Amino acid sequence: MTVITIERLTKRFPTVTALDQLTVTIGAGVTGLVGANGAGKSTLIKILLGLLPATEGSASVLGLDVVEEAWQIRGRVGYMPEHDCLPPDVSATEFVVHMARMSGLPPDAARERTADTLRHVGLYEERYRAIGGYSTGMRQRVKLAQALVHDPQLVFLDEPTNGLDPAGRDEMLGLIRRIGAEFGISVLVTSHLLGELERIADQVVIIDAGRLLRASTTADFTRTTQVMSVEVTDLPDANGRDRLGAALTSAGLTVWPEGQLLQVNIVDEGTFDVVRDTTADLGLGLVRMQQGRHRMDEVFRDEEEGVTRVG
Ligand SMILES: Nc1ncnc2c1ncn2[C@@H]1O[C@H](COP(=O)(O)OP(=O)(O)OP(=O)(O)O)[C@@H](O)[C@H]1O
Repeated sequence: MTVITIERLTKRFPTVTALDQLTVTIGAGVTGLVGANGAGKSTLIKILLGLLPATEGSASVLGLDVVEEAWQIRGRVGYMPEHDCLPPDVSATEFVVHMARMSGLPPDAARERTADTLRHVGLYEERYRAIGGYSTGMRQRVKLAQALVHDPQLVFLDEPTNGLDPAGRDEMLGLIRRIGAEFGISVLVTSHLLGELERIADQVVIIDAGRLLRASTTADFTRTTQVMSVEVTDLPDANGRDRLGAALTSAGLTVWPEGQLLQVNIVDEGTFDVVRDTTADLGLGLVRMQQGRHRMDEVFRDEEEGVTRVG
């Protein structure tokens, strides 16, 4: 099921083109929108919410046009903005009830949904304390709660892990994963940290300077980047790793050294046989062959640098 369709979307500010002919389709589930700072992620979300007009192109969210039907979109979509936007002197309950009422929920339903949502994000105990005394992690959860309180079909989460320590980041990522899995709410989550989205996203869309770099399922993304670490004995000579590297390169494989190990790009099942046979032919001892994956952030870095190790 398609939840977002974006066609040749362009946004020009006076001195910068934030989005440049972006065309991509986003399905249900959790989608990671990845890009460096300034890549255009927040601009895209604001256009999808109807908060900012595009210069050119079109987009629809849940089948609704972002210009003509922005009002209906807002009723069905939740938004967690990147920057802090919380009033310090009210409690989480007061703020989230207010946001629920703004979304059109009647008073009783707003209170009920607020209690449920704050429990879900782990803020139930502290719900009557003033937000001004909250930690960054708690404030991020309040922002998440107000995005969920009206039971949307889709939420936009703009850099939800910003400012969190590793433990807080893990907890936030777990919450996001559960929003998608347990409540069936589709999620578009942005981050400049590629590695963290690998863990929670069903799909990834990578943009750079407002242009699409790559869009695929997370599984496809990593499947194409299988590598194998090979370790050989130093005997009979200390150059075993390099001799093996040269022989495998001659055999048509892509290899590169990493510490004592040789990394080999896996083309297909036969790659394992080639490595084993070549090692034996050279009279080297095979200590281990271990299949692994590039982490998503390594792949991205390679693509950015124009290094092609794959295929
Ligand atoms: N209102 C605006 N006026 C002028 N330029 C803007 C405006 N909003 C964004 N930009 C510029 O557009 C580009 C994309 O910004 P955007 O905020 O969408 O990036 P981002 O990927 O969300 O990065 P970040 O995570 O740092 O916010 C940047 O160069 C930014 O400076």
